[in-house]
Amino acid sequence: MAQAEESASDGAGAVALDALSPAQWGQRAWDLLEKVRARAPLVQCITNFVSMDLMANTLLAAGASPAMVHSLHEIDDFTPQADALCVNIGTLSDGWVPSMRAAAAAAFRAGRPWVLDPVAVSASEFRMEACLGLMALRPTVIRGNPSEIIALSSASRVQGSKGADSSHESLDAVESAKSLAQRSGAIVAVSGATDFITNGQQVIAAHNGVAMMQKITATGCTVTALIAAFVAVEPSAALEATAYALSIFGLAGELGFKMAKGPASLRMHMIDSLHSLHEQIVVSGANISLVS
Ligand SMILES: Nc1ncnc2c1ncn2[C@@H]1O[C@H](COP(=O)(O)OP(=O)(O)OP(=O)(O)O)[C@@H](O)[C@H]1O
Ligand SMILES: Cc1ncsc1CCO
Ligand SMILES: [Mg+2]
Repeated sequence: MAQAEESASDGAGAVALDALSPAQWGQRAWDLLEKVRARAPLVQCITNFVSMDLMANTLLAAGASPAMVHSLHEIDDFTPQADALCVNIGTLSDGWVPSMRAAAAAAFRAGRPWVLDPVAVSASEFRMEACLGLMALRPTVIRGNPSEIIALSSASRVQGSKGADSSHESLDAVESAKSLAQRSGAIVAVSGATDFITNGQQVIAAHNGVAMMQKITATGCTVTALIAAFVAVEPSAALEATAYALSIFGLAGELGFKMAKGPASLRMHMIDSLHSLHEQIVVSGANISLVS
């Protein structure tokens, strides 16, 4: 076991992140992927119809165990058995909101991490209200694109607001992410060319990925579920675990891109690359740094 991993298991805050070399970041990312493969965490996903296939196959390729379970009738029995929960509002409809709320509350009661993906949160009052209600149930991590994080951050500052504009600077999103993290108590991750992950004080950057990943629908939804799997096996270090999930997913995208002819084959090669990641390629390929 790497020295860095020993420190990580002491819990969040036990490690001086500013002292880590690029290779140590990579080593810690690999150690956590190995843990996911060894423990195969069961991840319950209440997610949009578009994302289900890619999400389930990506979780499997990472070594986790996906379950797309969303009926309200199954929450009491199923959610306490899951190692983590992923809630995604992408194709939200009336009937699903009670399931999402019940599952989030059950996960929280059971002491399991749960992760929120606020897809297109500013598109309607319905989505925004659902998201703000879910945020009150204490998500462990919130992951969105810059527009979503800025909208959620500004709406949670003044409840009832419709959110923000559609085009944003990444620095604006980082400040919104920090303020959202401080107010919600969640780790907040903003995805993009560089992914930023914050607990409201520290900010980690994960630089892996290729732009073509945006041409595959639900890559963002999918990396949110991968975050749930990573946090499930390292719940006391959710900030780092979130960064490693984003970096590993981006690295799989980079490797897949070398074999791809376009978005459809990138989707396939990305899953294959994630499945066959090994220590040397993760240690040298994960590109993570501490911003502040
Ligand atoms: N310009 C880019 N360069 C490299 N990687 C990127 C870029 N944009 C996004 N990514 C990566 O693509 C994945 C999806 O991020 P994105 O911000 O597109 O999510 P999203 O908008 O929520 O997607 P969706 O709603 O379709 O699921 C992330 O892993 C992110 O790191
Ligand atoms: C295309 C689409 N529509 C609702 S959810 C979704 C997947 C990307 O978020
Ligand atoms: Mg999204």
